[in-house]
Amino acid sequence: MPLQHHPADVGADAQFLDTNVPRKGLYDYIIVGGGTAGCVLASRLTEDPTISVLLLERGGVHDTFTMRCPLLSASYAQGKHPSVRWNSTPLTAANGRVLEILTGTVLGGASRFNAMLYTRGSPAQYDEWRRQGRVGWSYADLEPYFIKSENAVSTSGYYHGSEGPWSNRHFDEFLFSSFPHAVKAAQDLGISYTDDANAPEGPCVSCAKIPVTLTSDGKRLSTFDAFLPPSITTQRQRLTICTDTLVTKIDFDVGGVQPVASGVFFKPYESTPKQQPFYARAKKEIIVCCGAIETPHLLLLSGIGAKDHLTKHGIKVIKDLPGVGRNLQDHVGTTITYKVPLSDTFHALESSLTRALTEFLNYLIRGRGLFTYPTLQVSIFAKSDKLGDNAKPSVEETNRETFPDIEIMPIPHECTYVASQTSQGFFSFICVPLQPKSSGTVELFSHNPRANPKVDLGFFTREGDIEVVRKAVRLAMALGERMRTNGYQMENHLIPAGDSDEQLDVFIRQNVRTTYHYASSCRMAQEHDTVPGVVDDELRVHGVSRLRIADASIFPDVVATHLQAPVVMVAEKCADMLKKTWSATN
Ligand SMILES: Cc1cc2nc3c(=O)[nH]c(=O)nc-3n(C[C@H](O)[C@H](O)[C@H](O)COP(=O)(O)OP(=O)(O)OC[C@H]3O[C@@H](n4cnc5c(N)ncnc54)[C@H](O)[C@@H]3O)c2cc1C
Repeated sequence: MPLQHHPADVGADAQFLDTNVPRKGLYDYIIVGGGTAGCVLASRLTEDPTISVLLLERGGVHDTFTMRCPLLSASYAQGKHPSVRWNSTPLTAANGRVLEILTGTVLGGASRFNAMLYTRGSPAQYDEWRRQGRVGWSYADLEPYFIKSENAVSTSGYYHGSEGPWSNRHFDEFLFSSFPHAVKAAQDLGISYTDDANAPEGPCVSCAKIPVTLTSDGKRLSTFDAFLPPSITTQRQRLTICTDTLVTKIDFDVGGVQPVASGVFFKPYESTPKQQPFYARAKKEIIVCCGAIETPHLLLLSGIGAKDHLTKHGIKVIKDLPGVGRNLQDHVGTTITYKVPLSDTFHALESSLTRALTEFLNYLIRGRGLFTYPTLQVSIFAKSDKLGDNAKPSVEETNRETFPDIEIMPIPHECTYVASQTSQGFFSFICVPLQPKSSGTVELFSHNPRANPKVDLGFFTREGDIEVVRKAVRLAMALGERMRTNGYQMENHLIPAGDSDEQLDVFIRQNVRTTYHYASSCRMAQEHDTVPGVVDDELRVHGVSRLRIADASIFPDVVATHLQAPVVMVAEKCADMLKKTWSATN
């Protein structure tokens, strides 16, 4: 199957729906959004050769050397990149600053350019979801789905998979000397080192080696590469993938007990507003996988959301569902930065042509070195309630018992929005509160599907978050101090002016950034929960039939780790739920 059908090949002309639909544009399932989750779902559903799936993705395929090379594909801040970027609304709690919103426009979504870190999160967090009433979402329920997708190359244990299509591995060695120094500093502060960040029995407070989704020859392994390789896309006759195609609206049959999602309208991504849409119909279900920003956007455009908001934008209300676009969460990051030897940072590539060429050759010949993007080889997880004034964490509990609310990422690069000076090397700690109480919103800017939604990240709008960040920054400063004492050459560059709460708060508000972990904007919870839900435990949208969501938007709360492995788990589980539902019906 080619990956770049034109919308006209896969759907009916929406102008002539009545005559065209029975002959053209009819599928068992329609998946909207071929990103991280969408590729997994399309792959799993078409394992059954009798099942037809249409996967619609607004971005292109971009199967190029640049997009396979981890460093080059991750350079989303530069040049032409398959992503859209726009500004959030001003953040009141961050001195009115606006932050960049960035989402992928490419088959494979954010997994085509993210940092490739593979972390599942702690069993305790999923068990907490179960305690909150989410049936089927305890860690015991979910572990099989993590295992199913995984091929863990560097780690083993009953909880790891070895036969899944999605490999993860450790880098062979530490590629910057700041990493072993960070490990030593953490150990000096009483934080134990673990080489398996995903071990359920591992320490919750830890300095953990982080695996990445990378092939043995140094290529990025996105969900597009892993789940939709040519062996699948060329063999599965009933899998239709249509790229460069924007879904503008979900269609509903109304008049029954509740609205039934029946089809979708779509256009070429680069078309004019006057272009007539095409239409495809789903015999079984439509699954939205557009990510935590665009999934609520598409639902709102389709008439599912808070009634007042829809009416204000002249959109016919299909289902009054106030949870849509509420509770957007992210891991806000505060960065402290040090000047370090240039050669021990990614900046060496920018400042020295010789080093850049050497590294590039190393990558071409051996698939090793800085072009494999070893940006975060270890990370430090902590619990704020266990951090005393001297920043000493207590370390007894395992991931099964509890989950961290702080991550400190050591990064051999400058990570603020301040332009980097290429003649200087920088090292950063990004300090992240992993269990934020604050949340923001995704709303319509206009009823035009091409207008980016209005995104309020809502950082620090609830009490408690900034206190956690303060503790994280203090811990990071203690780690930096210890690295220096242990002999790593570091000079303060951008760190708080002092240690008082006031000085830290000024610094934090001035320096917060997003870590692009958008989540929970269509959370899985009861419709009228205190924080209203959008999908039930089977990922079905409340109050409408035959419509599910499978992506980062459904997490009841943002998972206290990096999100791609949990997103893939959600897609795996969704595929199973669909298979069960429809095998029972048939
Ligand atoms: C820069 C960056 C670095 C990150 N680093 C890491 C990391 O190292 N490790 C980690 O675990 N997580 C990381 N994350 C987070 C993680 O990658 C994402 O949370 C996850 O991939 C999101 O998956 P998703 O399926 O929900 O959405 P996406 O992967 O964003 O997929 C959504 C897809 O839907 C498509 N789409 C949207 N609207 C429409 C429409 N109307 N019609 C058709 N198609 C549409 C988009 O083009 C996109 O391809 C990072 C994220 C970013 C942005």
